[in-house]
Formats: sequence, C-alpha cells, structure tokens
Amino acid sequence: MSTQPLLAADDVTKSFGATQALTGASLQVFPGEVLALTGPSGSGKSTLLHCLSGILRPDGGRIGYDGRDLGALGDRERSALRRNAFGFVFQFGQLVPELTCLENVALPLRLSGVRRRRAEQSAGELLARLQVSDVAGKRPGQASGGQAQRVAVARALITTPRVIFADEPTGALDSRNGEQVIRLLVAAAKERGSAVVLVTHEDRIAACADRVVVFHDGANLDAAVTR
Ligand SMILES: Nc1ncnc2c1ncn2[C@@H]1O[C@H](COP(=O)(O)OP(=O)(O)OP(=O)(O)O)[C@@H](O)[C@H]1O
Repeated sequence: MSTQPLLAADDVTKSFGATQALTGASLQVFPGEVLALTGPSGSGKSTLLHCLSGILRPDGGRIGYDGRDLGALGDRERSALRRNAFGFVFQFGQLVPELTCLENVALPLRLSGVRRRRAEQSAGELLARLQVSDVAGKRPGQASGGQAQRVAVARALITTPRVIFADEPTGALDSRNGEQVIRLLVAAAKERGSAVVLVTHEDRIAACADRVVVFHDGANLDAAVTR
C-alpha cells in the first residue's frame, strides 16, 4: 500500500449549535483501500464523512485530499472535486424514480458529456458486474431494495472515482442482502482502484473492510484495527 494518503483528516472539529459532533478526529485513507468507520449512533461518523467529502466545512482542523487543503478550495472547486473524483452511496439509493435503472447508472457520465450510447454501454457492463442486469430497463420503484442499492453502487462507480463515500449503504436491507451488496461494492471498487470510506454500525459489514476505525464521542479511538 502507498505511504502517501489520498485523504487525511487532521484534528477535525465540527459543532451543530451546542452539539459537538466532532471533537478532534484524525485519520488517513490510502489509495484503493476500504476503510470502515464504525461506532455508536451519534459518535460523529457521518459528520466526518461529510467533512472528508467536502460537503461540510469543519470548524477546526484540516482535511487534505491528494496533497491539497480542501478548506482552501472555493465552493465551485469543491463541487467539481465531488463530481469528478468522488462517488456517493446513501442509505436509501436516492435514484431518480423517473429514469430506468440503466439510465440512472449512466447519468453521471451523461452529465459529464459522454454520449448516450457509450454511457449506457458502460452502465450495462456495471449492472452486469453488480449482478442486476435484469432490472436495467425497470424503474427503481420496480426493483427490490437490494437490487436498487446495487444500482446505486453501479452509479457511484461509473466515473471510476478515486474515493467512494458510502453512508450506511446497507442500513435499509436485511443482513444477507446487505452483506452481498457490500461484498460486490468492495470487489468492484478494488477492480477499479477506487478507495471506499464506509460508515456502518454493523460489525459484519465493517469486517468486509481492509481497516476499521472506531468512533466514540466525536473522535476516533487510536486503536484502529488493521486486518
Ligand atoms: N445537521 C445537523 N444538525 C444538528 N445536529 C447534527 C447534524 N448532523 C449531526 N448532528 C449531531 O451531531 C452528532 C453526530 O452525528 P453523526 O450523524 O455524525 O453521528 P453518527 O455516528 O453518524 O450517528 P448515526 O450512526 O446515528 O448516523 C449527533 O449528536 C447528531 O445529532
């Protein structure tokens, strides 16, 4: 594994009114690695994920991406980074209900100017990789929860992002379906060289990661487990 981190949080703090969500979180994400953030509800996992992905600005500390200080970038530069270098998977797929699953997966490529035929060909290949070719022509509402999450994973992967941020991506699935989605996400991300930052409170899901960082009261405990 490379010794240069792709993403780094250094003593990051963040409050919402009187609630101190992050009290000093520090961690590093290396290229291509799968990192799970785990810990009790309210411990700050999602807040750190939002800071790492440039959605939230920390109150204190620093977020570095590929040697650059995210805090020094303007809003437009940070949106471009999110669009070009990052992919996102949320708890509820957040697919566009009016589009077919194939069109949903192709959308990020279409938005970056790729022609329909090529975008949909790549989308079809990814749907096959995620073992959901059968829902390609269906709308998300006609797919099962597990199928829809695999479509959401395919959509996050299609631009071959350097980092995929996944916030409780299996939270709405039963444990068998959840584990299957994560195994497919991890395998497909590794094939493409994308790193994954995965927020989960489920040990079985965290066990699919290369490394687990445990959160407690707004900061990660030092004892990061390396598998
Ligand atoms: N937008 C917000 N406005 C107000 N408080 C917030 C906001 N986002 C998070 N918080 C608070 O910050 C703390 C940390 O929340 P966060 O969602 O980061 O924790 P978490 O570990 O991801 O929890 P969970 O596993 O339940 O999602 C909590 O006390 C939460 O209520």
